[in-house]
Amino acid sequence: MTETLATELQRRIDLKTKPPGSLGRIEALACQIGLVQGTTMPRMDRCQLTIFAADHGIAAEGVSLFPQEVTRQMVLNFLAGGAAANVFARSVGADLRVVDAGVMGEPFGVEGLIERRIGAGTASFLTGPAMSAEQCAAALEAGRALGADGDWDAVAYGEMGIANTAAAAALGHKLTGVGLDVLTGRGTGLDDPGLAQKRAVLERAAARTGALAPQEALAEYGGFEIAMMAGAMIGAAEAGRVVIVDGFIATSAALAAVRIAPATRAAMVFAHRSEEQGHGALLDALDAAPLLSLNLRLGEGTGALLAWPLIKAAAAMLTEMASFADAGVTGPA
Ligand SMILES: Cc1cc2ncn([C@H]3O[C@H](COP(=O)(O)O)[C@@H](O)[C@H]3O)c2cc1C
Ligand SMILES: O=C(O)c1cccnc1
Repeated sequence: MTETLATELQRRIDLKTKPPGSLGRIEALACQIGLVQGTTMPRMDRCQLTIFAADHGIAAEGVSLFPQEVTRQMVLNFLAGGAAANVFARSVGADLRVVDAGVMGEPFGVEGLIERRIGAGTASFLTGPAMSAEQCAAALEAGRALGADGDWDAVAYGEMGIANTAAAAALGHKLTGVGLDVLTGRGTGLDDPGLAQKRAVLERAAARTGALAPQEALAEYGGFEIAMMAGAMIGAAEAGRVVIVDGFIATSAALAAVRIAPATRAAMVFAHRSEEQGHGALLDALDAAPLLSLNLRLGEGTGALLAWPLIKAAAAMLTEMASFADAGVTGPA
């Protein structure tokens, strides 16, 4: 009888010089990585973070603490290497690229930025769809191509888009049915009246539509960066890469990706539990248990980058750690 790969992976892990199960969730992670790459000797050397940036029409409703121009300014900060995501990427040895998925205003026309603009920001989803079905399909397709491109072992997706916690909450609500009381959070740091206002806006926006298919929900309430992230996750999973999922907004994209292409779920490793209040509900909808809980609430892929060393270590355990037989260590009695 042929062993399945999952059984073979577990057997190899159990033969390593340690009490069975003693590396806990690192063992489960190692199994998952082996399954994603279809081998008992996975390679986990190279990680890339792609940051997708776009603007949101819903920002006009005062749902963020920060003004919309910060999206554009932060794109330039990423390109200059000065943002948290740049610092963490350098610190953990990950590559980083930045995609303009649809920032307000004119194209940047600057060196080093990947231009995949679907439009100059979405429309406000308070009064109509954030984007057309065609724009949504184009964003998914551009993302899918970026996810499939290159030869990274693991990929992470970050985002920058003022007001995108509002979009992620609305999208998450339509995809899961979880209430906006649960899913609406403070984002960049709204105070209590700001949070109440954001929730009221989202309740009105959600009442505009009934039940929606996943891709319809993405077009109605998503953002260009969220749709492109979802597409990238699908493309990367198809290419046999580990997909490291960051915080609240990335998880809303992950949920859309899994609803559109269910096989994507198997490639996903959930990096951390964000401080954003709705994150737990989106993680539950994906039956996801994140690796870290560090009270992060930034996005950009920062949490995903911090999880990369754990993922790399899990693969190294599988490929480099001695077995009892290799090392001449006596096994369990
Ligand atoms: C300087 C700055 C850097 C950021 N980096 C990520 N975000 C995060 O905050 C935004 C979402 O929060 P909200 O929905 O409240 O606008 C996104 O751009 C997200 O990536 C930032 C926000 C700011 C202000
Ligand atoms: O969890 C996140 O991704 C997040 C939370 C707050 C603001 N921006 C991003």
